Amino acid sequence: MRALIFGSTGQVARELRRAATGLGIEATFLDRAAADLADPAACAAAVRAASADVVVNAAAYTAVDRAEDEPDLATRINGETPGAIAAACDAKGVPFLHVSTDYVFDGTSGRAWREDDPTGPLGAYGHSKLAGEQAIIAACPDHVILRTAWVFSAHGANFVKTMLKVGKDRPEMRVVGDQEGCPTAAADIAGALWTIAGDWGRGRGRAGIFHYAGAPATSWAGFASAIFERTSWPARPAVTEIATADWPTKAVRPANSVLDCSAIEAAYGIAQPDWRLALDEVLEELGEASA
Ligand SMILES: NC(=O)C1=CN([C@@H]2O[C@H](COP(=O)(O)OP(=O)(O)OC[C@H]3O[C@@H](n4cnc5c(N)ncnc54)[C@H](OP(=O)(O)O)[C@@H]3O)[C@@H](O)[C@H]2O)C=CC1
Ligand SMILES: Cc1cn([C@H]2C[C@H](O)[C@@H](COP(=O)(O)OP(=O)(O)O[C@H]3O[C@@H](C)C(=O)[C@@H](O)[C@H]3O)O2)c(=O)[nH]c1=O
Ligand SMILES: [Mg+2]
Repeated sequence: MRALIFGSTGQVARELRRAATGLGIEATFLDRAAADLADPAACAAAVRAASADVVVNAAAYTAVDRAEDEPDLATRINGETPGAIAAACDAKGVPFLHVSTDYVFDGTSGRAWREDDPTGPLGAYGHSKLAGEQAIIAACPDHVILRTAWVFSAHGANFVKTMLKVGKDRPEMRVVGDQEGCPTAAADIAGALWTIAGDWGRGRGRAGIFHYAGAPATSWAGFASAIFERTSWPARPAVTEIATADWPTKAVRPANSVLDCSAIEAAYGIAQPDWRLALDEVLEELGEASA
């Protein structure tokens, strides 16, 4: 199978690359220099120029707070360009796999979010990602939109790496305990994407939005505690749960962004991964794991 991937340096793109070789996938990764997502026409042209059996978009504007200051750029990258890529895929008859976010929801549900629940993003990043979903659905029927959440890996910027960096010499970490969600390893997302791509290659693709995120659900404070308790540090910081109001941020984040992941299991046989197992591996890779 030949795959064209938008993204090269990001968390998910790196894990897609790491897994591709073992699966016998011939994958071409486009970094920012090869395809700038701020340029929809250039990205569509990259699809037209390629010979691929599947196109995957693993790049995005992911700076949640900064997006509040540059919503137009975020919307071009996350909203407009995915639609242009999808239209180019449709013209070639190639399926398009895209990654979206739990931040398309407003966080007010009393249960885990299902794919067809009403969206209601609270910030510019979530708005831009929702625009991307809508543009893809309009342009290319052969699409899969994988909504995931709270992504971590040994590379790039993520909550795990922030906690390790900031928590190293502190006796106490204050972390919000009233935002609930699903940490997800980039490696698990890559595995799910390659499984989905393989099914499309065998004519067994199922189009639609699918939720895919780690279990069990937790809060950012719970996630932080799990990170620190796995380190080999002689002195680990105590995690103090605080309220969202006590950690002011530019963008508002959903209080409940827990994703119901049963549809992807029914359609593709992809089970929800346990993020704690992946966290062990990431800490091992970072040289921070306890023996
Ligand atoms: N990170 C998270 O917690 C979550 C992410 N997602 C979604 O998952 C997907 C993958 O995210 P993740 O792997 O974490 O991404 P990262 O934040 O790790 O990396 C973002 C990637 O996008 C690239 N990028 C940003 N702007 C452009 C541009 N204008 N042109 C080309 N490339 C660009 C970056 O390239 P460069 O290195 O050049 O800046 C980088 O490779 C995204 O769709 C994201 O919205 C969903 C839920 C949670
Ligand atoms: C560093 C830190 C953050 N926090 C809070 C702030 C915020 O509410 C929460 C998480 O902060 P972060 O900025 O790391 O996470 P954030 O950038 O909001 O992460 C999001 O990124 C985008 C791309 C997504 O799609 C989402 O799924 C989600 O992963 O933790 C603390 O309470 N204490 C701390 O020391
Ligand atoms: Mg962030």
